[in-house]
Amino acid sequence: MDLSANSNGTSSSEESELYHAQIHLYKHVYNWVSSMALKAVMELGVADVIHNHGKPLTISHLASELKLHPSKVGALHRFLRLLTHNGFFAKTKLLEGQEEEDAYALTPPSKLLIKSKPTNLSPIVKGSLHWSSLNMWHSSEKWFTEDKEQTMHETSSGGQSFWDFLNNNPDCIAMFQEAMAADSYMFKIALKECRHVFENLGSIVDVGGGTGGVSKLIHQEFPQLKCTVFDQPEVVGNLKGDGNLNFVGGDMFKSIPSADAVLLKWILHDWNDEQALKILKNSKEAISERGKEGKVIIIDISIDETSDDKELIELKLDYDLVMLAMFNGKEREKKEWDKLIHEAGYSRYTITPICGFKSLIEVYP
Ligand SMILES: C[S@@+](CC[C@H](N)C(=O)[O-])C[C@H]1O[C@@H](n2cnc3c(N)ncnc32)[C@H](O)[C@@H]1O
Ligand SMILES: O=C1c2ccc(O)cc2O[C@@H](O)[C@@H]1c1ccc(O)cc1
Repeated sequence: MDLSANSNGTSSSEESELYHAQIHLYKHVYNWVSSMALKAVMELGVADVIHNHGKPLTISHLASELKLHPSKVGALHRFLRLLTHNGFFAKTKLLEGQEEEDAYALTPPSKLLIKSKPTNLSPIVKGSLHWSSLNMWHSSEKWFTEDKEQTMHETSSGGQSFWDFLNNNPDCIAMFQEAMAADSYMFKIALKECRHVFENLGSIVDVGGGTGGVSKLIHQEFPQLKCTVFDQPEVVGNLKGDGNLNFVGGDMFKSIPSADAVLLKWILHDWNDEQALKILKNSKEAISERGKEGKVIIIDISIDETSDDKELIELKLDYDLVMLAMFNGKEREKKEWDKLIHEAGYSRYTITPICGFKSLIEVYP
C-alpha cells in the first residue's frame, strides 16, 4: 500500500497517472482542431502571402495582406500559435514601428501549402478535410452494429459508395482528382531514384490513373514510352491524349488494356483483399503478352512497424482507417502484400520505400 495516500485514498503517483491519462485523452479528443486550423490557413492562403513577402511577416502585416476584419487579427494570431506549436510555422520577433511583434516564417510542412509551387499539397488538405470525407465518421456506431457488409460511407449515405458520390458530384470528383494530381508530383522526385523501374518498357497502363498526374511525369521522362491512363469514363471521358500519352475509359474489374507493365498507384489500398485480388489478376492478364518480361508496379503504403518511426506508423494507421471508412479498403503490412501477390499467381516481388510514406512494389509473373 502506498503510504503517501491522501484523504480520498489515492496515492500521489496514482493521481499523477490519472492526470497524465486525462491529458492524453483530451489531447486525442481535440486532435481535429489542429487539422481544421491547418485547413483554415490553407484556405486563407497564409503560406502564399508569407512566401511572396520573402521574409517573416508580422501578424498585423499578414492580417492586412489577407484583408481580415480588425476583429479577426487576434484569432489569426491564435491559429498561428497552435500551428507554430505543431511545426507549421517558425516564430520570430520583428520591429513594427516602435513595437516588437511576433512574426512568422514558413517551415518545410507549410511550404507544401504554397499554391504557386509544384509541391503544393493544398488539394490534399482540402479534399481530405472536406465534409464528404468526414461526415461518414458520425455513422461509425451504426456501421459497427448493423448486420450489413457495407462501407461506413454507404452506411452514412443510404447505400451510396464514395465512388458513386464522386461520380454524381462533379465538383467533388474534380476536387478528388486535383488532390491525386497534387500527390503525384511527389512521385516526380521519386522517379529520379526509381528511374530504372520504367526503363526498357515499350508500354505502360496507369490503372486508376485519374487525370494522368503520374503518367504525365513518366511521359516527360520517357517520351518514347506508350503511356495509357486507364480510369472510369466519368474521369477520363473528356481528356485528350498527346502523342504517346492517351486516356482510355473502362472498368479495371472487367479488364485492363494490355501493356508491358501495369502501374497501380494508390489503387489497391482502396479495395478489400477480394477486390484487390481481382485487380491483380486482371493486371496479370494485361501483361501476359510480355511473358516473364512483364511486370506490375504497385505504389502504395506498406506498413512496417519494425522500422518506421512513430509519426510514420501513425500516418499509415490513419490512412488504414480512412480507407476502411471510405471504401472498405486497407493499408497492408509486408506479410499481407506477400499473401495477396502470391494468391494472384505472381512468382516474386521487391518492395522499396519511396515518396516518404509509400513503397514501390515491383511484381513479376
Ligand atoms: C485514389 S485514386 C488514385 C489515382 C492515381 N493513381 C494517383 O495515385 O494519383 C483511385 C483511382 O481509381 C479510379 N477507379 C475507381 N474505380 C475504378 C474502376 N472500376 N476502374 C478503373 N478505375 C477506377 C478512380 O476514379 C481514381 O481515379
Ligand atoms: O488523401 C486521400 C486519399 C488518398 C488516396 C486514396 O486512394 C483515397 C483517398 O481518399 C481520402 O482518404 C483522401 C481524399 C479524399 C477526398 C479528396 O477529395 C481528396 C483526398
